[in-house]
Amino acid sequence: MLFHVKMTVKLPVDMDPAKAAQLKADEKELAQRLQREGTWRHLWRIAGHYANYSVFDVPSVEALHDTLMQLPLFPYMDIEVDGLCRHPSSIHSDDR
Ligand SMILES: O=C(O)C[C@H]1C=CC(=O)O1
Repeated sequence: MLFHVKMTVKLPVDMDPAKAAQLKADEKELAQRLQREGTWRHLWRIAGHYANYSVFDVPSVEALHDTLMQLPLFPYMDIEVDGLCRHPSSIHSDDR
């Protein structure tokens, strides 16, 4: 199942810079592992914002929820999710 996810990061302005740097490093490591595994299909920065548009490929809504909750930055993100299904005019027959 494919999901379009918008993540907006809102770190507290008074967060210890070392803690923020560690959270971002941990997030990057997991994000890159999930991309290599095919779970996190797309990751795009939204220009001008500390936010991203992503596409996740997971077996269920529960799996998406579990994946998002394990992200180190999860407590500091607003997350919006839209389920995706195949468009009848799409030429990409492998998208599902
Ligand atoms: O920077 C972000 O958009 C938040 C998050 C998503 C991947 C990552 O490394 O950090």
